[in-house]
Amino acid sequence: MATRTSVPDAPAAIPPPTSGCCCSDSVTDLGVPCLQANAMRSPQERNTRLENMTWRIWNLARKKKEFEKEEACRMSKRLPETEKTRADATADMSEDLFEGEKGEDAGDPSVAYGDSTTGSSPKTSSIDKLYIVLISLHGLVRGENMELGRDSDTGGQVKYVVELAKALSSSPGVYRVDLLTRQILAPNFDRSYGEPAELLVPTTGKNSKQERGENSGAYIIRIPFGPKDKYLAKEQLWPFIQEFVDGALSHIVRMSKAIGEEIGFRHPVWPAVIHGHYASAGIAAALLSGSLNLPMAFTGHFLGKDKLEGLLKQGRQTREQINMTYKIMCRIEAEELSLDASEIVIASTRQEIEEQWNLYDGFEVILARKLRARVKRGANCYGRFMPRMVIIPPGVEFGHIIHDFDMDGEEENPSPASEDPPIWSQIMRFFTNPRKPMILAVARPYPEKNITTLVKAFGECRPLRELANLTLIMGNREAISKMHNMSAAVLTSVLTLIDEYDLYGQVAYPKHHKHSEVPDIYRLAARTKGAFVNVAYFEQFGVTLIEAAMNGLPIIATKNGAPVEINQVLNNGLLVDPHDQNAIADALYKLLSDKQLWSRCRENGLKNIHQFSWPEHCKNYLSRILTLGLRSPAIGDREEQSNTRISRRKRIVVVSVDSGSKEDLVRIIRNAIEVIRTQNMSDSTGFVLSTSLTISEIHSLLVPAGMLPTDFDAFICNSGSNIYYPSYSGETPNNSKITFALDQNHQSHIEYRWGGEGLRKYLVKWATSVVERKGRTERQIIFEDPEHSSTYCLAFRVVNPNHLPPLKELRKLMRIQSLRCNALYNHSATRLSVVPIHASRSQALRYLCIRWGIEVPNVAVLVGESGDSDYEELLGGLHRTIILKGEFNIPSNRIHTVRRYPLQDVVALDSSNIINVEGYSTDDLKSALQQMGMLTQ
Ligand SMILES: O=c1ccn([C@@H]2O[C@H](COP(=O)(O)OP(=O)(O)O[C@H]3O[C@H](CO)[C@@H](O)[C@H](O)[C@H]3O)[C@@H](O)[C@H]2O)c(=O)[nH]1
Ligand SMILES: O=P(O)(O)OC[C@H]1O[C@](O)(CO)[C@@H](O)[C@@H]1O
Repeated sequence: MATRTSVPDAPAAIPPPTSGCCCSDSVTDLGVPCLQANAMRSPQERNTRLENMTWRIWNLARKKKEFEKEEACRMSKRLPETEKTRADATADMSEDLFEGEKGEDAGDPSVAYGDSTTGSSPKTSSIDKLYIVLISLHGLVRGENMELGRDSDTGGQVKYVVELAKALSSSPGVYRVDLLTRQILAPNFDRSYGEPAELLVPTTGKNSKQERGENSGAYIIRIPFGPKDKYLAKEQLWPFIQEFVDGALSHIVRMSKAIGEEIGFRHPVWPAVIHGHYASAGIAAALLSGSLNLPMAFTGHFLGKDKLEGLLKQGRQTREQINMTYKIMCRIEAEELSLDASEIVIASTRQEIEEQWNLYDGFEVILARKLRARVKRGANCYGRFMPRMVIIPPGVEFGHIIHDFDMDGEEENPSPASEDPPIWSQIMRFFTNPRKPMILAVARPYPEKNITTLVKAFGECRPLRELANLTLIMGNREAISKMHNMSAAVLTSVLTLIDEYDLYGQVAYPKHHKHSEVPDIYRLAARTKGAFVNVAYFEQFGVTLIEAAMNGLPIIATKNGAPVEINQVLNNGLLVDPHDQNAIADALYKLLSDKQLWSRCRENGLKNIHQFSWPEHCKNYLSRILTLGLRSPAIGDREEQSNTRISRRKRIVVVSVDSGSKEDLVRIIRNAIEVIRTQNMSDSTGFVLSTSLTISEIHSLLVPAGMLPTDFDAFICNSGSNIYYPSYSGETPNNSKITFALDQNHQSHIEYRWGGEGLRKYLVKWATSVVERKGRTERQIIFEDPEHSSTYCLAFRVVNPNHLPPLKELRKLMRIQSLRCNALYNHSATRLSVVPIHASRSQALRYLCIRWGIEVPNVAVLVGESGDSDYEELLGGLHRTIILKGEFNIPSNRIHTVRRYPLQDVVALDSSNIINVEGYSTDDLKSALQQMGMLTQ
């Protein structure tokens, strides 16, 4: 478990003054403001106020206890099951425990869980020409003048990905880096965020192609998705990720071909890796890597499970409230999916792996070690797979590193006052005595950064106030009233506290600063012999800590999260419990008043900061990337394209209705075909049937109904695990002469991480454990169904769907076992299909579009009101969706549900790409297709 300190229990009565702090008159506890302020009031007023406060505290404590009880109850129900499954999974691999634990990785600080290439020099050379795709969806991302701290989404990750893209593109062997993000065209946002492409200038300032040599450089590519004229916070992005994926696909295909023209002897140069940053980009990268059959990497930046646990421990919100605010369940599911699909996960610290990733169903430290050991000696893993976890901390750009200070912080060649950076006077104007040491905090105005506790620590500690000034850099603002709710709340609390403690003249909180001025701010603090402070409740990494060290500023940092490891390397400050304001005040006082300690910390920071370097990061990173398997997408060549009907189509209608009877399905297909025929569009419009049926079931559905399979260009069957193309020999189509060709390329696209026989055996064993109980008798209800199975689809027959476990439990079980697959219920939950992780109907559709060069917006998908459990995935994206409503729809069953959150959290049901139509007559379908722009008349 991650180290976290819970909120202290509330006192039974008014809290007594504490003695732990260096300031004698301080009072400290949860939400208890300063007694000094109270001293001004009348005794009666003071009593009422204190009484109110006591009630508030009592009430908070009571609420917290209730949440804790609920949580404990939930956990006690859940844990034994989960732990048992975990233990089973690990025990299955038990023979390797010794080897795995003694593996060569143990004790190696820079690598985790079985990667033996650490330290070896990268295999990149001038011959390699890598194209790398990074994705960071949220935040305002740009290369120049980053607006860090502008809102709660514009922070360390933005800087991280931009600097990484620049550093990678300057590394030997890399040809081009594209950082894909969202295009933002909303009013009040700078137009630069709407530019489709931006060249990132390397830190060294080298810009021209000549200076970059053979390298094409790093670019930010902005893909439009979601509402055109609206900026979306990261919590609101989930419903639009599929749109991003469709947009990104066409960029990547185009760019790979263009690079191929430049350096690849006309063969496309596909990305060596698709790397998602943060949970939302994890889903995007997983879908892109699946549709393109390319390796995926993932960096979490801030993991949802840890955040959820931290928020629950704070006891201010219930699980449901947290989910409403942070959409945390989507985030956790996206992180689980990223574990399923990634070949490599980059962590910033060992703590991230052992205490954070270890909380996920899909990752477990010991099992990971054992599997890795088995892989190394070529032993059977029984269908189990783990992503490789690698620790590579981020770097700092050394462009600004200080040279002009000695180790005591004195400037060797002080510049005349007129040359001081303008931001210095912007800060200094707040202070009555600007000569005092400056305590500096630089953080997004976000509750988790815990800025209010810092202000309380400062405000309530008289000696500290006398000794130092406090500077708070909390983003940029025009007016608090115009800020995002969460940021506005933080700012308001901070200003209220400043007023309450009467800190005027002692605290600076400038409205504006440029990103390029941040190093100057650290320098100013160092010049005053001040300290940097970051007391976030939890810090995933803490870019600010390395920035401070680079500028010769000692630190006080939270003991929760990565700062522990950062301080082990830098040894440039003290760690504190972020909930303990006395401890914060004490540490600050100590660091600022002990001259020797301060100089030692500064010196250590400057001496060791080179261990956080982007070039080193890239070297290490690229050496991992080069170990990834060679995979590439299937794109129909010219000859294939001219021989295949589907590639000549301008538009495609996909019938994907699962919610009706077979008769309804046949009628829907017949009516749709008729609409296209009567419009004389049969040549330009193709049909695809997309279903959980097998190809022989499709045959027996169509032929007896007098229909020809050749009316379709392709069949996506077995829930996306098989694609067939029908064709006929002879002059005219005739059912006896029709053959079905299996798309073998698609098979190679989906085989990634398929558990095969090991998976089958596990499922068969599991199926025997799912029983229906009648009195004392137990009856098995799930049976293997070889007739409906295929190489990449394991089918099971369900005799009583009412006793099926919810799908999400089965998925969880598979993840705990490291069996990476996609399990779904279909045929009204009378069948269970288990297919590869990258196989699904929506992904098969993407595959068809890429392979045959079909524009996704020219595809219309007909679905019912409910469907198989992969049905919801068909609703998002750039294709058109027509939902057929009406009585023919069989209501969906709760066990279908994979989600732990409402549908509207992940699907934009009001999108203009989705329409609803009552019924499925030819007129209904005609008007729907017309509305969707699929008919020419
Ligand atoms: O007003 C501000 C506030 C922040 N910053 C900059 O923004 C970055 C903030 O980074 P960090 O301290 O790492 O915090 P987060 O924004 O919270 O970044 C998240 O992502 C980072 C990269 O993975 C991790 O280091 C963090 O732990 C994680 O919380 C730093 O470069 C700051 O200099 C500003 O320029 N101005
Ligand atoms: O604040 P949250 O929701 O935990 O998420 C943290 C993420 O948001 C940011 O802080 C802002 O970009 C990212 O740097 C980071 O990855």
